[in-house]
Parts: sequence; C-alpha cells; structure tokens
Amino acid sequence: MSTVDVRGITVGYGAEPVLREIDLTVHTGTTTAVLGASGGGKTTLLRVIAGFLQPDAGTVVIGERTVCGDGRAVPPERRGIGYVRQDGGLFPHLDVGGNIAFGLPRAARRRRDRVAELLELVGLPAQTATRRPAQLSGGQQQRVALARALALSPAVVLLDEPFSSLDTALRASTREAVAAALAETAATTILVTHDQQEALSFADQVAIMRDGRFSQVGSPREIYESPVDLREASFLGDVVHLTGHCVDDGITCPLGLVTARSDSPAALSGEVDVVVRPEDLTLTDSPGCPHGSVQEISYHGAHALVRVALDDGTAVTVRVVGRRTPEPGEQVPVSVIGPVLAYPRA
Ligand SMILES: Nc1ncnc2c1ncn2[C@@H]1O[C@H](COP(=O)(O)OP(=O)(O)OP(=O)(O)O)[C@@H](O)[C@H]1O
Repeated sequence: MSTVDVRGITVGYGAEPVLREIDLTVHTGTTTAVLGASGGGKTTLLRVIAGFLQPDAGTVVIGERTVCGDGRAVPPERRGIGYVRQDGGLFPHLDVGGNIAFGLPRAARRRRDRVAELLELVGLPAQTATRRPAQLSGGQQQRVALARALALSPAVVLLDEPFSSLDTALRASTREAVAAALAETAATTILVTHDQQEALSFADQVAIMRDGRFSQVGSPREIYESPVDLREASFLGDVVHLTGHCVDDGITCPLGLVTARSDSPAALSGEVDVVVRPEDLTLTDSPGCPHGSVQEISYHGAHALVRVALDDGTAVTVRVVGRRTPEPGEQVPVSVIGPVLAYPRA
C-alpha cells in the first residue's frame, strides 16, 4: 500500500513560504493532477515529496512510512519514488538502454531484457535501446524518461509537466502511453500540469493550487461541474457569468427565470453570481428564453463558440457543434439546459 499522505507542509526558499500548510492524500494506485498557475508552488511540492527539499513544517507519509517530518528525513533514493522532470533529464552521453538501466543494481544493468520490457511498457520498440536521446523526438524522450523512472518499480511516480513541450498530436499519444504504463504498474502518481484538459482527462483526482494552498480537491467531474466559487469556475474552463436576483421561485437573470443547482452554496438571497458553461446553453427556443444577435464565431473544429448579444445588451457564449454554426448577424434564441450554478455575490 503506497498512499501518499501530505500533512501541513509549509516550505519556502526565503522568508515567505511558497506552500502554506498543504494537505493532500493520493490513494494507492490512483493519479492526482496538481493544477495551478505558473510559480504557484507545484514543483516545490513534488520536490518535498521526492526528498530534494526539506519542509519547514509538516509530514509526508508514503504507505506506512513517514519519509519526512517528525524528525525524519529519508534521502530521495530510499523513498521508492520515480521522478520525471519537465525536460525529461536524460543523460545525453548514454544511449537509451544506458539511461534506463542507470539506476538499476549492477547485476540487473546487464539484463537487456529488463530494458526491453520497460521500453515495451512505454510503447517504444526494443531497438530504441541503442539510440542516443538526441536521435529521439520529444515524445520518445519523455517515454524513455518514464521508463527510467519506472525501472526500479517505484510505488510512487511524480511527473512534472512531462507533456508540456510536446505538440498536440504527440502530446495525446504520449499521454496515452504513459497512462497505460502507469496503470500496468499500479503506481501512485502525482502529475503536475498547468493544462486543465490534461488534468481533467488524465487524473482520478484534481487538486487546484492557488496562493500556496489547495483551493479545491476533488474528482475531475466535481472540479469542473461544481467549482467552489466563481474564480475556480473561470480557472477550469469557459464560463458565462451573469448577475441574478433571487425571487420566490428561482433566480431571474438575463437568461430568464432559472433555478439554482443543488450543489450551489446554500443560503442564496438577493443579488447572486450566476455561472453557466457555454455547453449548458443552446441556440434553441424555449418558453420565456431571451433572443439576441450573433456577434462572433470562434471555430475550433469539433465545436464552435458563438458569441451572442442578447436583446438586453448582455453578451453570452454558446458552445455548438462545429458544423452547425449560425451566421454573424443572425437573430437566435438562447436557452439554458437545466439548473445553473449560483454563488453569493463576490
Ligand atoms: N531554488 C529556488 N530558489 C528560490 N526560489 C525558488 C526556487 N525554486 C522555485 N522558487 C520560487 O518558488 C515559487 C514556486 O516555484 P515552483 O517552481 O514550485 O512553481 P510551479 O507552480 O511549479 O511553477 P511552473 O508552473 O512555472 O513550473 C516561485 O515563485 C519560484 O520563483
């Protein structure tokens, strides 16, 4: 069992802490994505867990073992952790086989079949072993870096933005290969990323870091569909933000009379923030729905974002299937699908 349990970690590089009393639990064999703005402290957290940085306060427990805190500081090489840096960090003077075998005990280093096994695990052919890192694409290098991290069968794998330097197509295929390799080894994984889609699709749990703390930790669905506040909602994707007024039978807002979802904060009254995702709006008619004119279309292939100026002047964005966009200037109805998220006015 290798649950990673981070409790009350406070750490910094100077007087000001970068992380403040951070708590995080990553259950055995699951993946947590740590998502946040640049400079927020994501890498710092990985460095504390890996043992490269000693915290000012708090503990890290891996499985049953306290690896830091309570007067203990287990060195990085004895924590059973595989770490993949943002740039892969391969040794340029060693071939792929040499890179993967680097951390293995002397006897195992000579076993080429272990290297071939690890290459297969990350979806690379065995003959890649004789190539130098410089002869590989960015995605192949990242896979080799993962194979090296997995060589010692670590119980915990830390991935620091491993896909950020890859182009879209390579990113998707590398991500799939890495996810499959991690699933096969049942490693407990923490992935640092600043890519919302990556966090939502790759992880079992997403932790959003803001100002040195986690502002929300939950399943990808909870994080996207039930953000704790307007700020988190905007951080995780496109939002239509409107002002609403609570009335007896719901909330009146530029979209008409709407009802608050049950996962909205309780005790709403007076003026509230109404938050709707563009995919919760449609260009179809419904009783009492507003109309407006199409201002702008942003085409993304599979989908398109249609900006509509409602007749009362409010601008809203509607996500439609890419093939079914209206024309600019067209008059369209805008309906909301289902109840909306509403928050007390910020
Ligand atoms: N070795 C260091 N010495 C001093 N300050 C540092 C050091 N490493 C990081 N910092 C500072 O700590 C803060 C957090 O850095 P960190 O690299 O953990 O953020 P991050 O969320 O991983 O950022 P990014 O997404 O850009 O990689 C930043 O303000 C950074 O400048």
